[in-house]
Amino acid sequence: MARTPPILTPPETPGASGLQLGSPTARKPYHFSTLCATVDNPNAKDQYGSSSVPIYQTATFKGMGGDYDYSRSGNPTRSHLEHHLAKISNARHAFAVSSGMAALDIITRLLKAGDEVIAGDDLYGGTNRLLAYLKTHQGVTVHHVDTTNPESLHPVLKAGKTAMVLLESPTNPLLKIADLATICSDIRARAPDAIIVVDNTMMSPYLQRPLEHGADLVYDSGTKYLSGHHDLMAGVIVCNRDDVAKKIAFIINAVGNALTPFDSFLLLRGTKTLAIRMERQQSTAIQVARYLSNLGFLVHYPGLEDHPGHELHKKLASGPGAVLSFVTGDKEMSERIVGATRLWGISVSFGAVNSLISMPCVMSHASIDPAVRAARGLPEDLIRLCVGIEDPNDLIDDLEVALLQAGAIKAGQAGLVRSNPTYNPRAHGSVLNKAIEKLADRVGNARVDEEVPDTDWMVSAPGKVILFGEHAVVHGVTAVAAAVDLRCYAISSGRDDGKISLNLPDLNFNNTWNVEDLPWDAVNTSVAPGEPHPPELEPGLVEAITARALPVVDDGKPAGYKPAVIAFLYIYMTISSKDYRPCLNVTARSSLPVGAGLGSSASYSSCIATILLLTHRRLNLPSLPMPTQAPSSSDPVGHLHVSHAGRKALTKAFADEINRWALVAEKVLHGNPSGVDNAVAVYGGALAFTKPGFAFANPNGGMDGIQGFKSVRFLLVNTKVPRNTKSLVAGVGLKKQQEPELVNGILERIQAISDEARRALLDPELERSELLKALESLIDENHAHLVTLGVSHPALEKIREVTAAKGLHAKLTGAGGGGCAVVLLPDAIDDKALNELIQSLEKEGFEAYTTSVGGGGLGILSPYVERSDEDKVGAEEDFVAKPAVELAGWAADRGRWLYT
Ligand SMILES: Nc1ncnc2c1ncn2[C@@H]1O[C@H](COP(=O)(O)OP(=O)(O)OP(=O)(O)O)[C@@H](O)[C@H]1O
Ligand SMILES: C[C@@](O)(CCO)CC(=O)[O-]
Repeated sequence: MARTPPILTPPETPGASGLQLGSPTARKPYHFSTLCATVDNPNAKDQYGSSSVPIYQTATFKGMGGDYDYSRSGNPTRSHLEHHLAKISNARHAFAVSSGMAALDIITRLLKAGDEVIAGDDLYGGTNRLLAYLKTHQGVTVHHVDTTNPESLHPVLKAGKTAMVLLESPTNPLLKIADLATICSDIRARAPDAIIVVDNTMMSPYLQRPLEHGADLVYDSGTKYLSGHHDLMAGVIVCNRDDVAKKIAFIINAVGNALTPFDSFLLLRGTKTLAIRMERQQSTAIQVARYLSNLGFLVHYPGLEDHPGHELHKKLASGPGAVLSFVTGDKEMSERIVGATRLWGISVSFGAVNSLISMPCVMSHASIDPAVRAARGLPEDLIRLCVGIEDPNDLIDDLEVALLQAGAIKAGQAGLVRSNPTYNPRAHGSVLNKAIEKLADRVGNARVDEEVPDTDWMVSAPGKVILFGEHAVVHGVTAVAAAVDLRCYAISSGRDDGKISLNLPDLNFNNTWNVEDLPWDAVNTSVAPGEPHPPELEPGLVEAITARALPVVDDGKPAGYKPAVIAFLYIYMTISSKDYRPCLNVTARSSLPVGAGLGSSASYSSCIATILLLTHRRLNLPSLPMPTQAPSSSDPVGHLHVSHAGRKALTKAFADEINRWALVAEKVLHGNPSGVDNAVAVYGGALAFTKPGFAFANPNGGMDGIQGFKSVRFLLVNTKVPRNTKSLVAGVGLKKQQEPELVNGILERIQAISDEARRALLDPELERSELLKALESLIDENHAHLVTLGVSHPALEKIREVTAAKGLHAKLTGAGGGGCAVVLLPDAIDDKALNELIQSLEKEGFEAYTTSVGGGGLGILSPYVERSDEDKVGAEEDFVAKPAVELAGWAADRGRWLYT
C-alpha cells in the first residue's frame, strides 16, 4: 500500500505550542538553526521517548491496517526525515529518495512524449545527461536558454506545450544568477500549466527557498549540504501543491527508489547541523573569493560586489553559499593548481565539511560534449572550490602554495601577484574598477553596461603571391601560393563608453558606433566557438549593416571601404552575445598595396577576425613555458625553455578557428572566395590549396605545404591599375556558365600546370636549372589561360613585354584586371641587372617590390608582458603615423611575437 506522507498544516511553527503570538508568554517563531536541530514530530512520538530517531531497519511491517506495511511505500524513519525536511523547507510536502539524480528522475517522469522542457544552459552535467536521454528516448523536446536573462525564455515558452521549466540559481559551476521570482511569474502568465522545478542544491533551504519565489517543485541533492559529510547519497523533493505531491508519491512508490531507513537516519542527523555548517563554510568562502579576486583572478561568486548577479542574488537568498569558481586563463596551469593542493581534496560533488577542488570540464561536467561546453561558455580552465569547515587560514595557505607551485602567482614588490596579469581578458573585477576609475574622470553621460576588454592586442598577417591557379582555384583547381613578407597589421584597445570604433587609415575611414545602435535585430545566425559559420552569409545582416550602420556620406573615401567595414561589423555582431558586446577600438593598416592582387583583403580579414575572436574570448592564447630555470632545492627538476622565435606557438586548432572567420570576412569582400588567400594569410609558408566540392583534384579539398618554394626568387610588379577581385571572380563565373566547355578545358589545363609545378618543386633530384626552366614555361602557359579567361589587362601585358625583353617570364597574380604581376628571377641575376629591370618597369609607371616568399603566417604580439598605459597610447599613435615601409620593423620591436 502506498502511503501518502503526512501533510503539515500550514508550515508548522514548533515554537507556538498552542500559545497566542503577541501574548506576553508567547514564544517567537524559531530561527532556522533551531528548526534544524529540533527534529521532533508531534504526529509520531517515539514510544520510549528516544531523543534520536530510531532506524526502522525493516522491509515489512506486520498486521493489517497499520500506518506502514512495506518500506518501499513507507518507513517510520523516512517519514520522520520527510516531516523534518518539509519543516525546514517551509513546504507542505517532502520526499526523500536515493540520490539527487533519482529526485530529478522522479520529477521528469511527470513528462510525456511531445512535451517541451526549458532548462538553463549552465546546468550540472548529470542533469544535462538525463535531459539528453529524455530527448533521444522519450520524445521530449528540451530547449536550453540563458536563464540569467528572463526574456530568453519568452520565445520558447508556449502555453499548452511547455510542460516543465528546470532552473538553477546560482548555476553550477559558473555561479550565474537567475531571477527566479521574475521567471516564475513570467511562466505563470505565459504557460500556466508548466511545472516550475528548481534545483536548490547549491543553496540548501538554509539560504534559499524557491517555493517562496513561485516554484512548484524544489529538489536538492541531499548528498551535499543537507547531509554535509559525504557519507550517504540522497535526494529530496519538496512542494506545496497537493496534486503534484500525490503524483510524486505515486511515482516514488512505483519506481521503488525511496531512501533507505539507514540513510534516512544519517540524513536526519546531518540536517541538525545544516545551519551552523553553512554559516562557517560560507564565511570562509567569502574570504577565499576575496583572496583570489585581489590576486587578479576572475572569480565567479555572488558574494563579490562585482559579480553581475550580486544584487539580484541578495533579493533571492540570504547568503552567497560556499561554492565558487575561478579561471586562470590556461587549462594546464589549472591542472597544476588542482594537483598541487593538499588540504583541498580533488573530488566531484560539494557540500561536505571537508573542502574540495575540481575542474568541472574534466570531472563533474565531463559528460557534456566539449563543443557544447564551449558553446555554453564553460571555460576548460575553470577551477571549482567547495569550501568546508576547516580553519580559513589553513585553506588559504594551502591554496597559495598550490598557486605558487603552479606558477599562477609570483612574489612582486607589493606582495603576491598573478604571473600573467594581462593574460585573461575576462577579469571583470579589474575591468569594472578600471571603467569606474575612468568614468570618474569624465564629464558626460557615459555608460558602463558593455564590458571593456582589458587586453590590448596587436596582430599581423601576410599577403600572398599566387604562382599558379588563381581564378581556377575558385572552381576546384589546385592553386600554388605562398606568403609574402608584406603584411597587414591591426591593433585594438578596450574602451568603456558603450562604443566601438574602426580606423582604416589606408582607406581614409574612421568611424565610431554606439554598440546599442547597431542593427542587432538582424542577427539570426549564432555560431558556437569552434563551429563553422554556415556556408552562406546571412544576407539580412549584410543588408542591415549596409543600410543602417555605414556612414551616410562617402566624402572621397576609396571604393573598397564599405566591404571592409561590413566584414568587421558582420563578425563583431555574429560572435557577440546579448551578455557580451565588448567596447573597443580597432585600427588596421597594411604594408601591402591594397587591392593589387597580393591578398590585402585576406590579410585584413585574418587580422580583424583574430582581434575580434580574442576580444570576444573565443580564443585563449596558450601559456608561455616557464622561463629557463636550473634545478634547485625547491624545484629539483628545473626546466629548459628552447627559444623558437615564436614559430608554431599558436596551435593548429587556434589557427583553424581564425581561418574559418577570416573566410567569412573574405566572403563579404570577395563574394565567392576559394579560401586560398586567407589560408596563406593564416598558416603562412607555401601551399598547394584545393577548395572542397569539385572533381578536378580532390573533392574533399585540402592543403599541403610545399618546401621548395622558399628558394625561388620573385619580383612583384604593381601596375597600379585599380581593380576589384569580387567583380573579376564573378566575371569568370559568368564565363563558365556561358562557355562551359571552353572554361572547363582551361581549368583542366591549369590543374595540370599546378600538378606539374608541385612535382617539380618537391622533386629533390631535379637540377635547379631544370626546375626554373619548368617554372618559366608553366608561368607562360598559365598566363595565356588567364588571358583567355578575360582577366588580364594591357598594363599586365606591358609588364610581360618589358620583362620578356630581358629574357624573363612573368604572369599576372591574384585576380588580375590590373593589380600585380609576378616575375620569376633567375639565380644568375645580379643586383645591377635587377636594378636595371626595376628602373625600366618604373619608367612605365609601375612599382616593383622584391619580396621573399614562404615566411610566417598569422602573428600575435605576446600579451604576457604588461605595457604601461603611456606605451599603449603611444603605440596607437605611432602605428597610424609610421610610413608603410617602416611598419614591419616597428612591429618587430614591440616585443615577442607568437606565430601559427
Ligand atoms: N589595409 C586595409 N585596410 C582596410 N581594408 C582593407 C585593407 N586591405 C584590404 N582591404 C579590403 O580589401 C579590399 C581589397 O580586396 P581585393 O580582393 O580587391 O584586393 P586584394 O586582396 O589585394 O587582391 P587579391 O584578392 O586579388 O589578392 C579593399 O578594398 C578593402 O575592402
Ligand atoms: C582570383 C582568386 O583566385 C585569387 C584572389 O587573390 C580568388 C580566390 O581564390 O578567392
